[in-house]
Amino acid sequence: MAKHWADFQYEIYLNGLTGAVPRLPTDLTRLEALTERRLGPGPVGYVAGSAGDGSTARANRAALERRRIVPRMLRDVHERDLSVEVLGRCLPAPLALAPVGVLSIMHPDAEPAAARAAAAQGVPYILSSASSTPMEQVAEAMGDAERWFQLYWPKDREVARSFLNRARAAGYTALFVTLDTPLLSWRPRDLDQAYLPFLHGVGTANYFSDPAFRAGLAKPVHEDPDAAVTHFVGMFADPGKTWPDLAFLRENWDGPIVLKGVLHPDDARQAADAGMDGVVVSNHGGRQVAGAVAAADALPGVVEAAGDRLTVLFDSGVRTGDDVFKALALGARAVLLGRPYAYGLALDGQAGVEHVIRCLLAEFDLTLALSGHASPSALSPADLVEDTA
Ligand SMILES: Cc1cc2nc3c(=O)[nH]c(=O)nc-3n(C[C@H](O)[C@H](O)[C@H](O)COP(=O)(O)O)c2cc1C
Ligand SMILES: CCCCCCCCCCC(=O)C(=O)O
Repeated sequence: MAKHWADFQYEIYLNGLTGAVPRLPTDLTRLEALTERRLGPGPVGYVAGSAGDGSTARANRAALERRRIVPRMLRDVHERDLSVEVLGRCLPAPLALAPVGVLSIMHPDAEPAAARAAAAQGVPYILSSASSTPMEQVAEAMGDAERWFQLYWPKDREVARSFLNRARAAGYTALFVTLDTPLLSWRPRDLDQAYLPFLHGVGTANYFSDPAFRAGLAKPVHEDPDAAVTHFVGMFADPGKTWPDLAFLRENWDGPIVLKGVLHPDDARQAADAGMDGVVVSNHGGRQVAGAVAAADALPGVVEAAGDRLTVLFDSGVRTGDDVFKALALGARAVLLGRPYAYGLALDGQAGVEHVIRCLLAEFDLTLALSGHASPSALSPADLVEDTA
């Protein structure tokens, strides 16, 4: 019998018999404000902030909220199975943790704690290139759990090759290549505070520990950390890349490759033509292009273009179980969770991230059941209507 994520609801009520209540809110939209109260505006500004006036981040939420679920009745939802197949692996639920860099600004245990939480819940964790902890150390924290690595494709080919070799050697199986950040966007919340973690050396662990990166430095990192940061800023990404460059990745990575940040159906077709395995429909949580299409509005077109050639995943704005339902009904195979788990980490370390995962999946499981479905594969666009009011 498959795990019923909804059991977490009963567990909370049972604990209540001894007077215990959850350490963190079960409404995940409340975590940002609590984190800001705990950590102050600098780090939270970086995590919560987005591009321009925030219009894309708001549009992400609006596009999910505008779609409404049409529940069906009397359909035997007693036994449910949330498992899905993604990139050849069976996942216990349609969820992975999105790559979120610089997690040490949220909590000293940073990425290893998030990775342990994901592993404990059986959910894949996608480690960011911009991690505050080297990828090998995070891999150890993951134990036997599925390891996925996100690549910011460095300008320097040797550093790129070295990252891929290190990721493979550390047991990462799938590669998520983020296309939407060849440059850092205009982020007023960070600009107004003149705060960028990377300039303090945070989020550079994979680079500073990399032999090919170090080979480009005149002095060791510890002797001239400012020069190392400047080198990182100059090479973390490459705005000159074009579609034919993907051949380099295909030649140097033999596992699945997923392109993150695809919003246009033609880009999905090009991804499939280039031999990619999947795409993440994402606008980076509204952090890159202000005024961009909401991720949920882009999803149906990409799903149609992908057909059965690509696995389509989704992120940007997922906060609730019904958001997961809606993304799946629009055709995503699974969703990536972003900011909420970073706040869970800030507030309660590994336990906070586990709390966030369990709340989201319990709410999704209940939403699925209460809407008359027993598995994610049963969902389709017909389960939604658009609120045009
Ligand atoms: C603080 C922060 C750091 C991020 N770092 C990365 C990163 O290193 N690589 C990446 O591909 N995406 C990164 N993202 C984007 C997430 O992977 C994801 O696309 C986004 O958080 C989804 O939006 P949401 O948090 O509003 O749901 C980051 C997002 C945040 C909030
Ligand atoms: C002038 C800036 C150079 C260094 C930028 C590194 C950007 C990494 C972006 C991390 C991320 O995805 C996000 O914050 O969002």
